[in-house]
Amino acid sequence: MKKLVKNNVYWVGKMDWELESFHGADYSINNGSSQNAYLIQEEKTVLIDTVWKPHSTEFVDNLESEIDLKKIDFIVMNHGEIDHSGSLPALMEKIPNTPIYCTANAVKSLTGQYHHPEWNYKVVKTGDSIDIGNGKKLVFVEMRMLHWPDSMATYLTEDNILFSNDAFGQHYAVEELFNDKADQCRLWEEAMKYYANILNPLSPLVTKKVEEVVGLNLPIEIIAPSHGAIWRDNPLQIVNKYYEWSKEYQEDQITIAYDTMWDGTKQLAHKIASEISKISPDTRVKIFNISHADKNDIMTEVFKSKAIAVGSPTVGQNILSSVGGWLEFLRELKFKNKEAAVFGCYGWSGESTKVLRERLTESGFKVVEPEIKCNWNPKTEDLDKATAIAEALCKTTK
Ligand SMILES: Cc1cc2nc3c(=O)[nH]c(=O)nc-3n(C[C@H](O)[C@H](O)[C@H](O)COP(=O)(O)O)c2cc1C
Repeated sequence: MKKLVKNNVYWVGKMDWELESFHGADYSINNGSSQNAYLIQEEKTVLIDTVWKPHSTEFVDNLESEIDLKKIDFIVMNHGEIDHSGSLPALMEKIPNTPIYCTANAVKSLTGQYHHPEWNYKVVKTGDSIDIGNGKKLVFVEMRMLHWPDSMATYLTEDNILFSNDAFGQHYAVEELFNDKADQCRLWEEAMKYYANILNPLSPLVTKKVEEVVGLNLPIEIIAPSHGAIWRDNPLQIVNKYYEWSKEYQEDQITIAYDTMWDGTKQLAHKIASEISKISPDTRVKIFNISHADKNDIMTEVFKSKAIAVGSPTVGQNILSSVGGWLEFLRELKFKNKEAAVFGCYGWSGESTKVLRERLTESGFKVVEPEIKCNWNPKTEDLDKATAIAEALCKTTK
């Protein structure tokens, strides 16, 4: 069933309440999600994006119940990723010659995935536009590497809607569609989680792109992303947030992430937390066991933090593999301007703190000198070393 966005613009996507994870198991979904596709019915009929492949039959059937598919004059593919393009093969079987407007890189990504070089691609660049009648135009803005080389946004004049694709989205199901209808706490939590876990490595490009788009002085009344709520109430609030988040964002927070086999390293984690609270009562402290907490939630907390402390016992002259995997993800996210401390228990060789230090340094963290390298289970003198770590991390100014 199509839902009205504004005037002759409709949402024709998939509200995906059952989705549990995304990008394989790389991104946890706790509050549903949506793949937003849009139908514009002016003198020309335009479809912007489609939905994920498993929903392609439902998508095409729904669309067919609303319009004669042959009436679709153009398809705009803002991004080739399968959650937006996955229903294209099913649709193109029914309307094989329909022009597909997309970037040159999207021709590559779509052809690479679906092996249909014969599709009627129309390559566009920033500033190109198409007339859709009734005095309205679609204007294209390339969003290269936000977050794929093929990404672009499409702006609808007169209605002043920016179809921003993945930018400004959230994995969050909002049946009522709009940001003013959404549970505000969840909306902002999900928007930040999306930024921290997907867009953070691209922050320098986000800063530039936001400056470029704001510099165009386009009147923007609605931002319609490809996942989650559509921003119609003060749409620039999410643009301003992206700008703030893209500039080495941090709050007065310290996050402690660790894993343990026999709870020694856990005791160290909790002692560091209580020392931070003593030294700097206003600093927010959060503790996560890497094996038990949701990795994307921990990364959102790291994103908010000015400093982190990471702990692992020594195992096989290394760190626990759970911590190793988590550190790989941490490196991928390219956090900047954050400090870190390391800690962990050991029995005989004690490599874990050295390995943690190296891995965090490689990931761009400034690792402070004080650490806790604790032989077997912590004694009072080991726990006392938490004070020096807390002092070093609390010195970090926000
Ligand atoms: C499977 C296994 C492998 C271990 N390998 C090492 C090692 O290579 N070097 C070392 O110093 N300690 C090693 N240890 C000892 C642990 O580091 C030690 O028991 C430590 O106190 C555990 O800390 P935890 O209580 O935080 O789990 C190993 C322990 C286990 C169970």
